[in-house]
Amino acid sequence: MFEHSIPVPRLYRSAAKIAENVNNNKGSLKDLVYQTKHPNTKAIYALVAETLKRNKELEFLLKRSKLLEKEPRFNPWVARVLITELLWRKKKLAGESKPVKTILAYQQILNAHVVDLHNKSYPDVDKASKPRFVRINTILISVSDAIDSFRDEGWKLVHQKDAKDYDGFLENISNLVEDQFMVDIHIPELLIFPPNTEFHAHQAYKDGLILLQDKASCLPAHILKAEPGSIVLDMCAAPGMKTSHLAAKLNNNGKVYAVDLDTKRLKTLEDLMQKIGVTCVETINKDILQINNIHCKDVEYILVDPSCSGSGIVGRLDLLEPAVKDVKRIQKLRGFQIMILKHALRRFPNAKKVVYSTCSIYPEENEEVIQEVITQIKNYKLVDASSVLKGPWINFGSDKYGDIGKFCLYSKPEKDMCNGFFIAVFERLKDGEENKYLVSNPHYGNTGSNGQVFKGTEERKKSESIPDIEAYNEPKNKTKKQKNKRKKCTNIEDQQIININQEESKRNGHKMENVNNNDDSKDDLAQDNFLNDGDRNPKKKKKKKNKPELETENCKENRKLETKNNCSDEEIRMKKDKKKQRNKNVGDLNDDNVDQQIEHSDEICMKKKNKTEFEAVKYDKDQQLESCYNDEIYTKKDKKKKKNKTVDLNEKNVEQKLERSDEICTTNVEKKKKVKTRNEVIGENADQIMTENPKDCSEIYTKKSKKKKKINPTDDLIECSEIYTKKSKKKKKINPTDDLIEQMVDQSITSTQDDYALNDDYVNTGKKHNQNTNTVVIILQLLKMQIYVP
Ligand SMILES: C[S@@+](CC[C@H](N)C(=O)[O-])C[C@H]1O[C@@H](n2cnc3c(N)ncnc32)[C@H](O)[C@@H]1O
Repeated sequence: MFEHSIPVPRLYRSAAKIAENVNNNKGSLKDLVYQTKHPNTKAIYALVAETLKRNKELEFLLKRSKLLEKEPRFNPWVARVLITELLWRKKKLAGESKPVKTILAYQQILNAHVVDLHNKSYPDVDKASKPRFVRINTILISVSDAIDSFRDEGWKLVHQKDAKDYDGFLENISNLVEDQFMVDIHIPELLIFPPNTEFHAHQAYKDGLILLQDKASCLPAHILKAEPGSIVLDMCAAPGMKTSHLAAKLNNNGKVYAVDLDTKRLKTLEDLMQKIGVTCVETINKDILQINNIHCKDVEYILVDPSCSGSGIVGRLDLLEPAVKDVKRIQKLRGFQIMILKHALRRFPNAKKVVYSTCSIYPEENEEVIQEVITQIKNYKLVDASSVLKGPWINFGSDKYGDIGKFCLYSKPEKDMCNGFFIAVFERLKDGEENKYLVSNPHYGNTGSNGQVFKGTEERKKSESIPDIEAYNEPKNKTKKQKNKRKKCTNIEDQQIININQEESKRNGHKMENVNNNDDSKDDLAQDNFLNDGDRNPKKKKKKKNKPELETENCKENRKLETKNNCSDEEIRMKKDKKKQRNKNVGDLNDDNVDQQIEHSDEICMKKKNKTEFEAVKYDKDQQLESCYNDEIYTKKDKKKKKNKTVDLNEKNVEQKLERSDEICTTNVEKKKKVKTRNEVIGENADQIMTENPKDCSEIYTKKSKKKKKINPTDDLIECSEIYTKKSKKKKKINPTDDLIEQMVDQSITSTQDDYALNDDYVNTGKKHNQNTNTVVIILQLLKMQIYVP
């Protein structure tokens, strides 16, 4: 029995407790770390994260060393933490406590077994043992030439004799030794090397002849199987791993439209294309929901690879918290994924094949998305995603979703030795074919017999051609009140799209139709956005006069609904039904009667909604990262905020805040030389007056603002300074997760390109910060101008 005369250092004890609790699903890593109130949250987070990441290796070591059997009173989690610290982190242990001494006594034995780990007697696949996949860039070099080059370098090719023997193939992969490599049985341009084989310094990598891309991430482009010369749309393209593969499949002949909303990531894509000799890619930096057949002409193949939880990525930080699934976030992602997939299937009339993929292993982002979409889509069928693959495939979607599950393909790290991935394939119906999953189709489900199945090319063109100008013609007998009713109704429905779930859609076939219509119109509106930029029908332009009012009102309504997002689905649905019923009474629900103004105001709101959705997803991701260790800081800030609010009009406080806000303005003035002089004059005068006479200023402003808006300038300034303070503190105080994130980003961007998707969140976080800072500065400038410019 241990006599704890010298206690185990608190860092180890706390880390062990947290690791155990995370492992037992008692909370998320970040929450538990925060709750410990440990002074060094950064160190504790890093230690627990590493311990959990090494869980399988630790189990192996504990088993082999028999440490816990020999020391039955040893707390297994303290043992894990100490071993992690000793073998993979600090390489030493602090203090003289008994547990520390015990682990040090086992150091030699443990080290010996670590060698076994590296010799692959450790069977499970994790980041350390996942093979190194190398995709040959067939644009610059043929597969045979690349293989010959590797052989010339001394690598030995291991042949897989029976391409149908998947188990044998996997065994061969796990038996690869240092100088051996194989060719994948599914993707011929993919080579497989032993785990951790280093290629970043290899000349072929530097020259763009090879790409380091996980097998799972190569499957979508391979399965899409676009022929050379064809036109492909990559809907969420950046940073471009799959785009580059698509281009290679086309042999640089044809076109790949690469769309992404994120400018920075798209730039990475462009750089990559340049490096690897891709010339057939055209990038579009836009929200994909605003893109249609006018922007991307005659698209034949579409890849939909939207933002997802990334839960399938081996070694991903999130995997440390497998059971603590962020349900809210997943639902948001799912809403976005459904929206984007529907857009792909509805807005590109020449498309014949659409592949949907995620690097998630959650059915909510996979089978559920497919089920939701395929039961509403009239002109596509779901096909067996594995049918393109020459070799056998073993992992498919869950039986829970019937045939839908069977047709979808999964890759599973523990089986397929690559990242977890999901793929579904849609093919356009040919004449006479039908989508058997369509909910209103009598062949599927029990929802009625009035379903219409689109069969021919003509119907397809009717349904998908854009824009349908007729729909914009305003019915003369419609009153403004009626229009507004319709407008609001549409907004509620738009708001709901994200919340539509399978239960709702099955509830009633007619209701389903309505939802469909709204979604269709939403997509039409997205198309409309583009028309606004370009040549819109002059008739429509004429009617623009009344729009501003409607837009503002409409968007206000939308915003209200957004803030009411906490309502239950049921509440929203009831509201929707109520409004629909009201509108029905006045004959508003006929889509043909949709007038131009409403259409346009919906469009504006849709823009907003798309943005909101995108931002919501981003926000969620950002929050996850940012809140990790700043919770404590934020709580302190919240307290401070409350305190400040109570003394809002205290002159001293106002003065302090004004000074801080001046700092921001000054920085901005420096940055933006064009507005320098004006801002300086206004800013300086303003600062002077405000510093000298803040109370007067508030009064003047209050009087003025009564006429304009009712805004308390101090509140705004306080808010601004708070944001600014948060920012500056964040900059100074290093977020403990930053190190880990940075490592992952660096690793991904500068080296292992196959993990790019992993870093979506982190790359986006930075962008958001910049946006926020700019917003603060602009608000401040506006405030100053409002107050002091006569
Ligand atoms: C999973 S990543 C794509 C990875 C990429 N296909 C590859 O293989 O390198 C998802 C991408 O979708 C982009 N995205 C998210 N919302 C979008 C939107 N509304 N429109 C266009 N792109 C969007 C993100 O910026 C991100 O780059």
